[in-house]
Amino acid sequence: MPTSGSTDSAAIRRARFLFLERGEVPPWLPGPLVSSWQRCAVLGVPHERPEISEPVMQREFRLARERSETLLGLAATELDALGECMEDTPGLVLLTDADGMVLERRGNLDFLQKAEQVALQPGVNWSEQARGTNAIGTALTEHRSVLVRGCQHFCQSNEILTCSAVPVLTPTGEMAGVLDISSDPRLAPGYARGLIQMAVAQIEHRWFSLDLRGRRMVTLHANPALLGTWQEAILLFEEDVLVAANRVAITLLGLEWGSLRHVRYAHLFAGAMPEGLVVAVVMRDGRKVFARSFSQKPPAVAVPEPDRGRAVPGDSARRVPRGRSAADPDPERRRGPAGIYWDAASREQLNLAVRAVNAGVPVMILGETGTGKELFTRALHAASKRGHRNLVMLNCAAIPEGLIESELFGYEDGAFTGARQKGSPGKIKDADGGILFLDEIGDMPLSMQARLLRVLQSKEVAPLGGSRAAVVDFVPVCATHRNLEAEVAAGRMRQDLFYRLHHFCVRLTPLRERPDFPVLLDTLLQGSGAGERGIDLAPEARAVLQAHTWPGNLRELANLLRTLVALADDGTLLGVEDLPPEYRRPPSAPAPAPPPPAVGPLHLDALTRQAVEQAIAANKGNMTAAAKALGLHRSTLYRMLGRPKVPGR
Ligand SMILES: Nc1ncnc2c1ncn2[C@@H]1O[C@H](COP(=O)(O)OP(=O)(O)OP(=O)(O)O)[C@@H](O)[C@H]1O
Repeated sequence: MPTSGSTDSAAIRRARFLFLERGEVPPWLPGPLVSSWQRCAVLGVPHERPEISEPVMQREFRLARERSETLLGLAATELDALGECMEDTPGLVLLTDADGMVLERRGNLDFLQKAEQVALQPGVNWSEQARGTNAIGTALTEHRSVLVRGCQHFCQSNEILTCSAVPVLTPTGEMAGVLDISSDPRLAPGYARGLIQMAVAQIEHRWFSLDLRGRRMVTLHANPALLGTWQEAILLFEEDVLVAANRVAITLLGLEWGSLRHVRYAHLFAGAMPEGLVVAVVMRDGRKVFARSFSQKPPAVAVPEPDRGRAVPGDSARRVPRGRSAADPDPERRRGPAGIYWDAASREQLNLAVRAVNAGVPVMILGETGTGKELFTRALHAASKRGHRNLVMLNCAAIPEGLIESELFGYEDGAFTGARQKGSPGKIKDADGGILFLDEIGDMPLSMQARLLRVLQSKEVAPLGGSRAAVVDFVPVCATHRNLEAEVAAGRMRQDLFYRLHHFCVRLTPLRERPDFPVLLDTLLQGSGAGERGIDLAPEARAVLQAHTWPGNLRELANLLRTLVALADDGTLLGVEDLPPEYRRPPSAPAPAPPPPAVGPLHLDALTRQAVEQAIAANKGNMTAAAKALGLHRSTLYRMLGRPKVPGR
């Protein structure tokens, strides 16, 4: 991995560029971080100049702390102890909530100032979405401990840090927050990792003693001397049903978090549940472990000195159950990530949609064809808490009516003629734990709508030809270019389904109405590799493109730029004459003149002037706004019009 120095910085910059432009993975980027970089590219996280992150307002910060009151209380001892360890080391220990907002920090004062240069400070959100690949954000997204060294950060400015983060889980396996050590990249990161893993195990261990009313706690370890320490496995039972556990127990017993409330004591152990004493319990696989059990707060145990040389048992890195990674079912679609751009309004919509999905609320995305509904859904999935589970896509308009049912609901062996011999679980089941994207929902046949509604209501799905329904947990994200209210009025869409899916609505703006056309154009141009080959668009060509009405929206624009760049020689400045004929004149312009045999300067001038006049009209005569919309400087605009510059407008 490159270390420091100018040669290295240049090599790192080049490697970033190759990743963003061509999808080439830098050799020093470890496998587990590749999908995080890809997510950031899909989210359009700026990698060179990250947006300035101001801490949230006092009130919001206070509310966030109140929501994480239990975590803050339980982690205080570890924060103090780790903070003391870090006092003479260039590093900080940080605690965040489950959204990635930094709640507490301790450590070295000099390093604190350095960290503030990149907004690593209380009140700032360090989710992947906000700050790109970083140990806190990636640990939250992937539900595992993460180490990110220097240049492995997605955002260049964060290269001054090496960070190690471990998620803190509640007794029922939910994400409570993240404990992180961030330090100077020149320090060996191994020590930090060990320290926080141990600290998190202690915090999680303490969480179990908070409230034992109506429950029985059973703790286990193969070595009786380690019972009562943070290394023991903990299980909580209500009657004999397992309702909570720590990661050590989950790993030791080969369980999943989803097993909670479905597993009984007798499924796990031979014999009756122990009553308060240290007893030998024989497990099902014949191994012997020692157990204690309590029905009230466990007594303060003389804690034997922990075996510091050993790794924390049950490290979540491999063990927190995860669905098939949604990281990359179709890597080709994720190429050319540099060309993705979300303006402030879309980012705001994205943030709100992430909150909706995280709360299990369906999202409806409306927009004309090619406005980025699918791309938005991919970004939403990547940024949501469901990002480490599947994103399953079904285009309701693209498959024959007769197949939608089996595609969605699955079928059992031999359910119908032509069925694959082994049956299929169906898209809904595949989306369990994740997101089901129903594209073109307005084209779903009525008969299917009734079944889908039943699944949404019951949260259960039964395959064709099968009698047993299975419980499913997915959030539907739907998209359509149709006016769904009109579809309901016309009887083509069920009203009850409409209301079921129409909770949180995102509207993607068509290209012709986007005020940020020049920025978008530049981003897509860079995404098509123009910058690296020294290719650019002349201002006149930009103005003409801006004036086009773009029925195909972003897809049409992206495809056009890709083609132009692919056909151009390196170093070309593309002018209006290089555009295909249908783009050389704004289609909405009145009385189209027949194209001249060769595009000469006169024609070009006329086109440019037309585009300029349209922009001025669209901005009600405001020259500053018109110049901005055209991507020109105001004085260039006046020069084009042959008028002197008027201050102010
Ligand atoms: N935010 C964006 N940044 C960059 N390019 C984009 C963006 N949104 C869309 N595009 C371009 O437009 C293409 C089409 O996007 P997408 O498939 O998401 O649109 P859609 O609205 O789902 O289309 P359809 O309605 O036809 O299914 C993308 O492949 C990409 O080239």
